[in-house]
Amino acid sequence: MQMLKNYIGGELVDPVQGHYIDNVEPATGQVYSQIPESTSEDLERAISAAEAAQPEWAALSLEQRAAILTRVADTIDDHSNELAKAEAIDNGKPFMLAKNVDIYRSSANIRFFAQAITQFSSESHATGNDAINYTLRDPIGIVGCISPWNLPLYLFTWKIAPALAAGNAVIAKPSEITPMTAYLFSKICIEAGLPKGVLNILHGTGPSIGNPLTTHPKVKAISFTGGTSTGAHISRVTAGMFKKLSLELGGKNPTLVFADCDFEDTVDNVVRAAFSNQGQICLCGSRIYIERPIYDKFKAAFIEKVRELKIGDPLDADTQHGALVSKPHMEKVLSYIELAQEEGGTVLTGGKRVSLDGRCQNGFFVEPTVIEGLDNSCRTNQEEIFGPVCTIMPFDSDEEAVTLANASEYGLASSIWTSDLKRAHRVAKQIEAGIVWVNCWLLRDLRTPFGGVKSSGVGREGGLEALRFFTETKNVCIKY
Ligand SMILES: NC(=O)C1=CN([C@@H]2O[C@H](COP(=O)(O)OP(=O)(O)OC[C@H]3O[C@@H](n4cnc5c(N)ncnc54)[C@H](O)[C@@H]3O)[C@@H](O)[C@H]2O)C=CC1
Ligand SMILES: O=C(O)/C=C/C=C(\O)C(=O)O
Repeated sequence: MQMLKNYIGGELVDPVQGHYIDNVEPATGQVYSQIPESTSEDLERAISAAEAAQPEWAALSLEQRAAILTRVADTIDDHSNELAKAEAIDNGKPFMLAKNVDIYRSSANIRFFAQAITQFSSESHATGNDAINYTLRDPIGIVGCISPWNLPLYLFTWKIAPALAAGNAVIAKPSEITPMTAYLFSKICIEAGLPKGVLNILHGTGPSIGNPLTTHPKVKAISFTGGTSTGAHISRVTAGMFKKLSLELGGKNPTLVFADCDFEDTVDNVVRAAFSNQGQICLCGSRIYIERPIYDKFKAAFIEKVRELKIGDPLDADTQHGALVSKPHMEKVLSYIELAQEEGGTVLTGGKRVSLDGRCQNGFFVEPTVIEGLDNSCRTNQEEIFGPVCTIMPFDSDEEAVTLANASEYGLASSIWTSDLKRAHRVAKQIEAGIVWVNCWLLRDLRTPFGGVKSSGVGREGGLEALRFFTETKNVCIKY
């Protein structure tokens, strides 16, 4: 059985207490590796390594730091097949999705911030004839990055890349449910020559290592992506410690389909928005509102496309819909499908666990599921399911569409499908969300601000927002 290791001070090491937890392959339900259950003792070692490494890392020129990070990105590319296969096994996502989206984006994240730091500039303010102010943006020191299981290496690198580029030392904790590519990434950092101690990776659960990491007094900023309740917990336990927090949390994202949309293109993309990665992306459009004149036509075309999604072994090249990440998560998703029916919903397609032949017969597969007939305020429409389940509902006016979309505690992303440009602008402005896509979904430009409002989080990632988050600002005022 493969035993994963922590990455501390540039070395792959066992956890101090020697405890490990099982790592399961979702497509088979079998334990296939074990990961360290790290504790505060491992954290103290990582803190010492980070403290020793950070000043020298911060003192490198921007070009030197950028060159090292670019080498790390290139090394990811050199190992892209191995990483994609590892991600498919560890997470249950289709290999092709892992390769073309997750791993591609992981090296892009690092390459992007390697370049961005060389373009990062600060401001100056002339204060009349009295003074000149200029702003310094220095590294914070040691920062913590905590990432979830749905886009494992993609979101892990999305956090550590700006943190490292800005000159910090990082202690990172990947999800214990999908630790494998972070482990492989530690080997990549060694191969690429990342200076020792600049990045430290500790494996384990929220209670064993997440909590100690977030509350450690020497960790001055935390960038977290995950569930809203975990984000709330982190806010509570760090209250009064004056840490910087960036929290990217859950979503229950509305998709607004207007009668004048480009029909075929919209159907294809609304399917993609609902079911990519088995619906396990915080940006997935799980509440689909369709303007009444095209409701029946759209419903029929949508269901037909959903039924065409090929469910299969994540390692098969033609699989479009893989396994859910874990048994508890699958059970949660299935319980929501039951709840939806109790709430009066009709399952139009899907709704069941799937048992595949061969090695995947015990895997955690759930059919892509479409439900109609529910009230907007019911739990199915209000709570984050984070799986291959969406609801469809009709609307009669722009105003009603906006009201339905905004009637949610979440406010992460949304998409609008229309050929009326004025309506697109008007509705985009009224939607309560950090991200609005018009006639597209998950079209990403890494320079744009990324994050949510309401219970979807605080702070923004991406581009300059991320570099600002991972730096401390100082204003210097010089009197003439
Ligand atoms: N990006 C998103 O919006 C995500 C949302 N979720 C939602 O959250 C639900 C629960 O999924 P989980 O895997 O349990 O997410 P989670 O929020 O527990 O996990 C995310 C990360 O936080 C860590 N963590 C957990 N407890 C912590 C603590 N007390 N202190 C510090 N770190 C801690 C985890 O180990 C993991 O690395 C999902 O069903 C889904 O609804 C889950 C993953 C990603
Ligand atoms: O940065 C992106 O492109 C996507 C981010 C997705 C998440 O944060 C998520 O699903 O949790």
